[in-house]
Amino acid sequence: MILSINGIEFSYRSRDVLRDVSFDVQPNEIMTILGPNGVGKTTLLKCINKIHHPKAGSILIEDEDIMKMDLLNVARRVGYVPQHCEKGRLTAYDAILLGRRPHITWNTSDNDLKIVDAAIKRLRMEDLAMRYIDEMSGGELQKVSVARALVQEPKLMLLDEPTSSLDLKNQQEILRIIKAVVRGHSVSAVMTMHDINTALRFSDKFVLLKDGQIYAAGGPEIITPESIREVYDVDVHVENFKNSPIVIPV
Ligand SMILES: Nc1ncnc2c1ncn2[C@@H]1O[C@H](COP(=O)(O)OP(=O)(O)OP(=O)(O)O)[C@@H](O)[C@H]1O
Repeated sequence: MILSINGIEFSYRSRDVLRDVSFDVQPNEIMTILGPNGVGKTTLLKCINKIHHPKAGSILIEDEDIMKMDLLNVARRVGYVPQHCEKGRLTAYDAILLGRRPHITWNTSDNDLKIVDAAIKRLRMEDLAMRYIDEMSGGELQKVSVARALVQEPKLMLLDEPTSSLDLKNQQEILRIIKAVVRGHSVSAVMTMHDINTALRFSDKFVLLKDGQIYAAGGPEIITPESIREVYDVDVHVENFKNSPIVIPV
């Protein structure tokens, strides 16, 4: 098991956000957390990345309790693509190279540079590599952030709305690359997303959050008109398109 979450509870001061959240993620699996604004999706990713500390429950990565891991050990296993990427006076190349930091013992090696070059080529961002990230558009920055997580070579990638600033072509490209990495390298991914149809296309499993609790978890069969109405308070049809369900608002 790559990730096992058991009964986690999290509050911001006295405000309860997550209650009794449990689920597992297997190797080579993409799981998408769905739910309305403010339900706790980002908070959940931050708990898995040890940015936040749940007040109850446990989070195991490769069967090890993250509470007992130091941050370097977490960073070697977990790559995080935040919803809002931080900016600074760094070139995209240097920002991506930071993803190698958890693995660098002394100096940056030729191998580190090779891994960064390969990611830049794979994401077709050669033209962005020497530009400063504080002069980039939201979508360009999002690609840098995904590249940084890829070069980290983690076991688990956490991606908070990784395509929210990307145009249609870049959305498809990034998600295809994430899927190829997950399938080819015994990596797993946990994403959050608002576009349910894109999530259906690129994910194996889903967690539907409602009021900070799991409303349903499982394969695409949990995405039904009833579950969407309950969780999002909107009416939809669910139809089949090329053997995959698609959600159509009514
Ligand atoms: N640092 C914080 N301090 C206090 N409350 C917070 C903090 N961060 C988030 N919250 C609150 O916790 C709840 C969950 O926030 P979170 O960002 O996890 O939601 P989300 O599901 O990711 O939302 P969205 O889809 O809008 O990104 C929200 O009500 C939010 O206002």
